Formats: sequence, structure tokens, C-alpha cells
Amino acid sequence: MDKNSKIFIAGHRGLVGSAIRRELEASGYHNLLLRSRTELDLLNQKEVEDFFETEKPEYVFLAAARVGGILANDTYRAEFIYQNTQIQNNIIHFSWKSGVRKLLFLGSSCIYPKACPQPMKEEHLLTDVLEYTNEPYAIAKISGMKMCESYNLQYGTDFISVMPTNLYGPNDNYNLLGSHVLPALIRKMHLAGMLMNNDFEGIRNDFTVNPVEGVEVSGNDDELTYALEKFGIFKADNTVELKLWGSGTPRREFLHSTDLARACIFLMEQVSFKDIVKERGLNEVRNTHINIGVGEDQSIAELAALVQKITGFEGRIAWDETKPDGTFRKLLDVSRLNNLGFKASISLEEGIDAVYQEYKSK
Ligand SMILES: NC(=O)C1=CN([C@@H]2O[C@H](COP(=O)(O)OP(=O)(O)OC[C@H]3O[C@@H](n4cnc5c(N)ncnc54)[C@H](OP(=O)(O)O)[C@@H]3O)[C@@H](O)[C@H]2O)C=CC1
Ligand SMILES: C[C@H]1O[C@H](OP(=O)(O)OP(=O)(O)OC[C@H]2O[C@@H](n3cnc4c(=O)[nH]c(N)nc43)[C@H](O)[C@@H]2O)[C@@H](O)[C@@H](O)C1=O
Repeated sequence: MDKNSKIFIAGHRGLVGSAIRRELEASGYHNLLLRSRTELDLLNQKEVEDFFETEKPEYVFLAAARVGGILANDTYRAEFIYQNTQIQNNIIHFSWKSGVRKLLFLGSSCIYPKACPQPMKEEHLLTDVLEYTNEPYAIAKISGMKMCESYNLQYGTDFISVMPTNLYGPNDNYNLLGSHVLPALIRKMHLAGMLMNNDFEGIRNDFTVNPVEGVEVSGNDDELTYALEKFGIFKADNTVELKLWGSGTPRREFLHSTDLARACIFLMEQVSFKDIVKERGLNEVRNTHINIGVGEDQSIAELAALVQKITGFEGRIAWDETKPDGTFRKLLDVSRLNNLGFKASISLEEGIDAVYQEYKSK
């Protein structure tokens, strides 16, 4: 890739896509191809085919997908498998047809077995059953990675796949019905803190800036208090109780989206599919994806305590075990990425604090 290369970022407005755009622009890449969903619906095969034929991008970052937390994955199972396979099939296939030089596909750490040995290595893929709550999404991600690998083997393309761990950062999804745990903790504690102080104007403003279906900002204070209970935020005697999902015992690893973007750009610039095959000395070519993470994790309860410290919420934390825990642990082995020359650098506490400051400033 050189600074004039024509680079398409699919999903450039999302958590990952916006970070890749930010980091590419900061590195001097100025020929970026960006299309919003209304300009180019990636589910529409004809629109995607025409786009690639007309624009002929040289490089593609595939960061567009249907994404959500554990409850969204478990609820919208058909949408997650249909939309993700449709988007990636269209982009990978027409990248090949139009002669894209290199594509980077974003998978996810949920592709590994539920009871995978920890930390999880690339070769652990497809060695056991998957976690049920996000199986449709995981199957879509595995097929996207397999598709890249198969096009490389049959057509000689250079399409590489990365498997990031749980992410957070600017432009995250704070819609509490579909968000991942970290943005959910940040927003819930922010709201619970305002409820502690009876700051109903602050609460109304939060839901005005970032609407969530089912929360009417026009309601009176009592109606607003009742609406917050849907998100586990309860006024209790002279404090506020925040009921989080599951048992708090599962462990999760978190990577800042800026670190992820830097890793993706590093790999796009420095590593090709044939380098990966050579490095792995594979006669049966499989598991050619690359894990991207920080190499350490913590329990959800420990994460909640950290977010409580950063947000200053002084109420009580409780656990709603009717909600799913999901995979107990999914710590990635990132030795391959580190050996290739990349290491994440943003610390979790600094990263969360910066994200919280940005959230409050909206
Ligand atoms: N967030 C996380 O914790 C993790 C994410 N990943 C992967 O990273 C990638 C990006 O995820 P993330 O940035 O978090 O997701 P976001 O939901 O923040 O962004 C997804 C982007 O895809 C776009 N998009 C979705 N459907 C379509 C469509 N039909 N046509 C055009 N654009 C579409 C969205 O557009 P619009 O803005 O219009 O909605 C949005 O910009 C995904 O592949 C995900 O699986 C992997 C591991 C963890
Ligand atoms: C990136 C990754 O993200 C997803 O997998 P996940 O990590 O299990 O999802 P999550 O971030 O939503 O939950 C992590 C843990 O946190 C607990 N938890 C507590 N309280 C809240 C809460 O309020 N919201 C949420 N969302 N979770 C909560 C929750 O019960 C669970 O134990 C899939 O998309 C998967 O496919 C994937 O790729």
C-alpha cells in the first residue's frame, strides 16, 4: 500500500471502520473510498458488483457487519448469519472479480470452541463445539475466513483474515439493547450515577443524544425512573442498585479500537497470505488467520469495579443470573502477531477513561 493507493473501508462509520479511517488518514493515506449504507447497501449483490466494477479499489478493509453483544447475538440469530454471510460473500467475491490487490477480513474471537484451551491459538479453530449464544455469527465469521483462504488457494488472491478479541473505543455502540459489555457498563453506570443525584435533566439529555427504543424522554421523573429499570438500574432505599448480566465470573480480554486499527494497517502493509503459509509450513493449508489481542483478561466483575472507579458511580452492583454468561473465557494467544512485529499499547484503564470522557462530551 502506498499513500496514493485507492483504499475502500467497508463499514467506515463503525467502531472498527472509523478507527481504521482515523489511523490511515493520520499515516498520510488520502485516497480513501467511503460509502455509507444508504449510498451502498452491502447486502445488495448488484450494487456491490457495480461499485467494484466502477471504482476498482486496490485495497479493501472489510469492517462492515451486523454486530452486537451477547443478547443481540442470541436474539437475532437469523439476521446475524444472513447479513454477515451476505455482506462478506459480496465483498470478497467482487474484490476478486475486480482485481483487488489485497483485502483484510475482520472475524472475531468467538470463532473458537466454547471450551477452547486458553490462551486460544489459531490452530484451535474447528476442534470442538461453539458457544451457543453467538453460534450463527461465529459460523458466518468462520465461513468468511474460509472464503478468503479458498479464494487465495484457487485464484491466487491475497485476502488475509484477522480475529480480534472484544473491542472498545470511540464510536462504539451504546444502544443498551444491543451493545457489548464495556460500552454497556459505561453508559449504565453513567445513568445510575445521575439517578443517584436525581439529575433527571442529565438522564433526559443522555437519551436525547443517544436514543434507545422504549425510553420516552418526555416522561416525568417517575416514568424515567421506571424506564431505567429495564436496563437493570433500580432506585433502592437511599442508594441505586445496578443489576448487571450473568454471574460476573466470565473473563474477557479488551483491545482498544485504535490498537486494532494499527494492527490491521500493519498487516495490510507488511504481511501477505503467502508469508503466513510459509511461516506455518502447512501442507494442508488451514487456520491462516491471525489473532489480535492484548494477551491478558479479567472477570466481568473486575471490569465492573474498574468502570465504577472511572465513572465514580457509588451505588451497589448486583448480578442478574437469568441473563447468559456466554463463553467462560476467550483469551487469545497473540504470539504470532507479536512475532510478526506488532504489540498492542493502550492500557485498559487509560482507554476506558478516554472513552468515558468522550462519551460524556457528546
Ligand atoms: N465490536 C467488537 O467487540 C468486535 C468487532 N469485531 C468485528 O469488527 C467488525 C466491525 O465491527 P464494529 O465496528 O464493532 O461494528 P459496528 O456495528 O460499529 O460497525 C459496523 C459497520 O458496518 C456497517 N454496515 C452494516 N450493515 C451494512 C450494510 N448492509 N451496508 C452497508 N454498511 C453496513 C454499519 O453501517 P451503519 O453505520 O450504517 O450502521 C457500520 O458502519 C465486524 O466484522 C465485527 O465482527 C470483531 C471482534 C470484536
Ligand atoms: C466480541 C464478542 O462479543 C460477544 O460475545 P461476548 O463477549 O460474550 O458479549 P458481551 O460483550 O455482550 O458480554 C460479555 C459478558 O459480559 C456480561 N455482561 C454483564 N452485564 C452486561 C451488560 O449490561 N451488557 C452486555 N452486553 N453484557 C453484559 C455478559 O453476560 C457476558 O458474560 C459476541 O458478539 C461475540 O460474537 C463476540 O464476537
